[in-house]
Amino acid sequence: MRIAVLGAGSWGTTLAQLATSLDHRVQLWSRTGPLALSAVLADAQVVLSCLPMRAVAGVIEQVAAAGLPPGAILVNTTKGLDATARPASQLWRSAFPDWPLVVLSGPNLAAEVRAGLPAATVVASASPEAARRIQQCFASERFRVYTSGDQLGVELGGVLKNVVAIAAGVSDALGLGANAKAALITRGLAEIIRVGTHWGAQAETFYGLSGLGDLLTTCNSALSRNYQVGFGLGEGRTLSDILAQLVGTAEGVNTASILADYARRVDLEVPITDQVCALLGGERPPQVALAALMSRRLKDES
Ligand SMILES: NC(=O)c1ccc[n+]([C@@H]2O[C@H](COP(=O)([O-])OP(=O)(O)OC[C@H]3O[C@@H](n4cnc5c(N)ncnc54)[C@H](O)[C@@H]3O)[C@@H](O)[C@H]2O)c1
Ligand SMILES: O=P(O)(O)OC[C@H](O)CO
Repeated sequence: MRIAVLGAGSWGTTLAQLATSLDHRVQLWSRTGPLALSAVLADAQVVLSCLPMRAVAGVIEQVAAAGLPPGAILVNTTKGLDATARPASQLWRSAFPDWPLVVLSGPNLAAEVRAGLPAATVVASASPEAARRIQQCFASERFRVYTSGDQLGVELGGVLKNVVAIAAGVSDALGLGANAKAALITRGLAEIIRVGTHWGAQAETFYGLSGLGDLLTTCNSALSRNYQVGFGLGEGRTLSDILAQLVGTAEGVNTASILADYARRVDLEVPITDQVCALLGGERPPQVALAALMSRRLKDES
């Protein structure tokens, strides 16, 4: 396949390397690289977006101006929300309604995939044919690729887990223990399902690789940038200090405030997100956020 990869950060370079090792012809575009976007897109059969959320709208405009080859499969890997709480694939869908669109998401820390450690992911699309083609394109002995028809659910699993991963980093920095971490991840999953199903995703998708799988990876690995942000907050550092030293993008920082604002407007309960927001905003220390979660009204688990 001829693959154009947009975004030469951690994930873009990793997927480009994986695709090259599978004998695809790969061209990697970045805003500072030597290749023109129009040349990279010219005969691409697959356009893989590995951009941070803040770059997506601007690059879509550039792709529209450069021209997207008819029939090229768009593959989104961005795990974020824009200011209006839309996930990245919805921006691609609005700009290119006639092109097949696939979301690729799962427990995929770039550094582990790059090192050739075994991993699995999900490719989801309204077009089963497009999902199958991308499955064939990226599957290897070390990278197992499943398909799904729930594109929204697969994307939201990857987007929403970032906020819980920040909370998990805080929990570990405070030394709260394995019981607390299990409670956080499990109630985090309940919060993700509440939000995801509100937006129309299927609940069962969140128990799969792109939901629970990615939640477990991101909440348990110091390789995760979102976890690193939370760990720093738990150590009492300021967000600006943490972000100044962070290598790469922690999408959960923006996702938390966008989600909390949205949830307030539609009266959706997101207690973990609310506390993560307060911590990110420096409004309260971690122990106060913890006390706020523990002293919520007693309720049924469902
Ligand atoms: N790194 C991972 O392990 C991983 C795994 C799966 C998904 N993701 C998701 O992929 C996305 C990208 O993550 P990453 O880790 O590669 O980020 P990164 O910070 O390592 O790289 C982002 C890249 O985008 C470029 N960029 C930034 N602003 C831009 C703009 N306005 N126009 C064009 N390019 C711009 C940067 O120069 C950089 O090359 C995120 O949404 C992330 O959640 C990351
Ligand atoms: O480093 P993070 O926190 O962006 O996590 C990377 C991936 O999303 C893990 O699947």
